[in-house]
Amino acid sequence: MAAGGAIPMVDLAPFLTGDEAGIAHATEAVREACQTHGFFRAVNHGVPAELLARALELSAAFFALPQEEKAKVRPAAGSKAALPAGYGQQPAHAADKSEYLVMYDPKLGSNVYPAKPPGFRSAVEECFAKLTELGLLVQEILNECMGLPPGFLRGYNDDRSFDLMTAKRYFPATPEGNVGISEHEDGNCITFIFQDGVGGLEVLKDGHWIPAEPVDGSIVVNIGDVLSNDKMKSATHRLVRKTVARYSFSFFFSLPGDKWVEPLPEFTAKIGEAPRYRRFLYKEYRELLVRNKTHPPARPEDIVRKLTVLPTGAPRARQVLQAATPVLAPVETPRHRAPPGVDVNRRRRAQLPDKDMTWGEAAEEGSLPVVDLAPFLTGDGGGIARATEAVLEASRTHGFFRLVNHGVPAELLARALELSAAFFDLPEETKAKVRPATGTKTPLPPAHTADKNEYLVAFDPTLGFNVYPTEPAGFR
Ligand SMILES: O=C(O)CCC(=O)C(=O)O
Ligand SMILES: [Fe+2]
Repeated sequence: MAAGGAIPMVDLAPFLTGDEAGIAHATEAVREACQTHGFFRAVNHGVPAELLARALELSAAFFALPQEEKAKVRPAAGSKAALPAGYGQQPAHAADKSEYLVMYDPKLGSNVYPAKPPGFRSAVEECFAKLTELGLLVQEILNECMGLPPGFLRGYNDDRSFDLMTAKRYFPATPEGNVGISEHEDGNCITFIFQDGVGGLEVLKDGHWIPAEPVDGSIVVNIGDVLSNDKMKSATHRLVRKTVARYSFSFFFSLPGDKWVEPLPEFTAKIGEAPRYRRFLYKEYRELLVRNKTHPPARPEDIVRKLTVLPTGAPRARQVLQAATPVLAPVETPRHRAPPGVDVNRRRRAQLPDKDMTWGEAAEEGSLPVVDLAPFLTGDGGGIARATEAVLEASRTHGFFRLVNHGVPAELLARALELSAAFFDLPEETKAKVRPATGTKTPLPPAHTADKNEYLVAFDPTLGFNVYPTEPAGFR
């Protein structure tokens, strides 16, 4: 292992030769590296050094092609993936400055490949296959390091369709900046990085940035951990651009997208420790991390990095504060009546305290503030100021308010409610005909959800993908 703070080096040869003593020694080295750095550098990892060098050379040749040529490797039209397979560049306002080619498991058939340079496609496909094997091996090692039952992680992480590989070119640093990738933690299971000789990858340890200096033929391994409840370290790292372009590949050995991920009982309940992360649906978490990069928020402090960390003191303090805040009386508003002859809520009218009351009047008697938007429709300046103040007050005190004179005809609201009731009263078979377009990924809510309702969903009709009931007439 390397001395001082440097990234530890682990020789994986014993796993390939089956040397038992060597395996125990290397496993110990991985355990130590994961606890201290969250990173290590693997040598004798089974991915031929010649392949790594060839893939890097060919990626440099690809990125050197004219922009029009690279743009041909565009992601499939209509791809909804947060990070679609194909060529991409960071948006101009992103802190990160790189261009990249994304690929998934070739077996999924979703990749788009550059036609040039020749041999690039087969090199990246070979890399993907070899790095998948390495991912499976390192996962076994981590299983042992974490003291989990043999084969546990293999069974837990049994879906390889979320694995992805990126080839990247980081642009040379400029006087304006040298950020290649801003500091972050990887949200996947294990990341493998191989790089050219330029350097710039840095790992945060005890408040210091440690360079992961390039070593020919080696692969940098980084664990992205949630499962061990921080027993293993998911280290913060970044890429600092140098004066020349840098080429690297990252292979993200992932977790199953459809799995709810959380710290394992071995690191929480079974040892009496509270989970530090809340459960999350893995694909949603990953989409969020990807969007940080592809659609970065204008303010860096708005980047959500650890969605999953359970709240500590702050949110609890806020809840206490909210509970202690007296609920203020509803804002003073004039009385409102629905337009003559219109009964907005005939079906629920029986619930009104006084049958001659309007819902606006009833609201005033209850606790929800009522805001009259009429001044915005008539352009009455004084009224606008008062209504604005009422919105502000209601937003502070309740977070809810009732709008009246809002410009949506009361008759329309009443009609829509009446017709929806008629729709939901139809026999089950008739309603089932309004089924979502085939191929839609959104499932109906399962019977075991707490919410008990049925619904009809509509999007903007101009998008053209709504499905409408044919009955009752006039509902559409
Ligand atoms: O290119 C590298 O060396 C680092 C890449 C990285 O950290 C990432 O893609 O998450
Ligand atoms: Fe990373």
